[in-house]
Amino acid sequence: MGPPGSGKGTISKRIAQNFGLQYLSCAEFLQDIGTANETEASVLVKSYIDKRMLVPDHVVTGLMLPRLEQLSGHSWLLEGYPRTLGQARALNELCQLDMVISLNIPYETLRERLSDKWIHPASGRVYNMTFNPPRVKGKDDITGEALVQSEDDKPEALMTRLRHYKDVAKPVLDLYKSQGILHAFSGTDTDRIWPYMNSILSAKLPAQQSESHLPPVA
Ligand SMILES: Nc1nc2c(ncn2[C@H]2C[C@H](O)[C@@H](COP(=O)(O)OP(=O)(O)OP(=O)(O)O)O2)c(=O)[nH]1
Ligand SMILES: Nc1ncnc2c1ncn2[C@@H]1O[C@H](COP(=O)(O)OP(=O)(O)O)[C@@H](O)[C@H]1O
Repeated sequence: MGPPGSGKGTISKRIAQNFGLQYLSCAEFLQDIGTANETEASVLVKSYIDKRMLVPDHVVTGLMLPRLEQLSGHSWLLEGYPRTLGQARALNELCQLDMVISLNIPYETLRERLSDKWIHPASGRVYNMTFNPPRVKGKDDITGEALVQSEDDKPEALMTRLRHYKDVAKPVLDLYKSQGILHAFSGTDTDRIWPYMNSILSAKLPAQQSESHLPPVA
């Protein structure tokens, strides 16, 4: 968990790779559903994504939980789910999480990072001009197509998104704190947070390291 631009995507891919976890980003999963063949679910999901609003709990949960059941037998890492208390309660019905990671990144850092963030709209690939720049300035590494900046990452929009994140995330974080599984990491750099996270995860997940060569689940 973490506010927009806190580095959830960046760090969770790193965790999944290092510990051999199946990685599932809720936003990417919903994006794929929204752009798949037209079904009632895909139209609904796309309408919320296009409005930049959270997809209603019962819809996301109805899509995510069956996907997670397909991953049973594997250890997994979820990014961006659950985001609401309703989603967290639904997930609790399915399984007991081992660990919840929360990123606390100062506002100024988020603002700077997001003003430097460029995306390739067709694939969702994300670049940061200082942290992970594209090979050719302004162009996607894979397709060579133009990168764009999102309106959503401008300072006024960011403030609103942050306020919204805090309101919605607080009860979820409180729930996981009360379960004793919340680990919060504070800092301004993913690369500096990473060694702390790595050592806590290494103490908790030694067995999973041997799974690192598992093929991804389709
Ligand atoms: N300068 C700098 N940029 C970073 C660092 N860690 C990640 N970034 C960049 C990569 C991206 O362009 C941007 C946001 O990172 P992520 O997309 O991983 O964040 P997150 O998934 O939380 O964002 P989202 O909720 O999708 O807006 O910041 C860091 O330590 N320093
Ligand atoms: N857990 C979730 N519950 C509901 N909707 C979600 C969830 N995760 C992602 N989404 C949908 O996907 C979109 C993109 O998510 P994300 O990349 O995390 O960006 P944002 O920071 O704008 O929410 C969201 O605007 C929302 O429509």
